[in-house]
Amino acid sequence: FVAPLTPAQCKLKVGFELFVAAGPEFVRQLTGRGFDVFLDLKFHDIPNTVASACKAAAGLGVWMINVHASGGAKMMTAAREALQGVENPPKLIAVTVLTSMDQAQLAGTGVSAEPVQQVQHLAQLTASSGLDGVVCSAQEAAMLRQALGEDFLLVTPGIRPTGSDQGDQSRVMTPAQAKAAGVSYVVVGRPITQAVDPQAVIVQINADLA
Ligand SMILES: O=c1ccn([C@@H]2O[C@H](COP(=O)(O)O)[C@@H](O)[C@H]2O)c(=O)[nH]1
Repeated sequence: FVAPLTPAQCKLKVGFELFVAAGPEFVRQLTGRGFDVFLDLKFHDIPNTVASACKAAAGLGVWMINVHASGGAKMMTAAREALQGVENPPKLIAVTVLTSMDQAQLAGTGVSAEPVQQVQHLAQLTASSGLDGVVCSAQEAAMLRQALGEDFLLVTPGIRPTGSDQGDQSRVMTPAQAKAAGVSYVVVGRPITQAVDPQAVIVQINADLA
């Protein structure tokens, strides 16, 4: 899948399905080919464990790593501090509310706030913990851009080019809508990986974004 791609076309995200199957050596191969790799392992544990995991992830030479903001300020601060002194540290961001979740699913976890309110709350907590940005849906991007400024990274899954299957995602936008809303990066999985011609989809998305 990766062979025909170039680092100029896209960054690559390695989630835990691939990481569990292929391991850190595969990540090293991708960085060795010059790709910026987002290691999307969404750490969520006690502060000491998450800090150690972040430091180990940084050792793979990846571009970006993430934790869950719902792990709390102490956990996020420990993660940030673990990267101090690391040469070329990865960007450290936090997942707010998974883009697959709607109001009903969020309520099912015991959170009575609307997704947009909970995203805002967790993004503020992430910013005050000194992280570089958040994972959110593009639907929340304009609100967060205004509240947290131009430098705060907004990384947005739940991106669906017009006509593509929504699948299990709830809070979705097209690439062009996401860009207009002020996102930093779009994350696109199945619309590319399950396409008959993945390269063509990447080219089209890049054209839409340009
Ligand atoms: O809130 C989140 C956080 C992470 N993801 C991840 O992004 C991709 C999206 O894949 P699609 O196939 O485009 O739906 C996937 O790896 C998720 O684990 C997310 O979707 N939402």
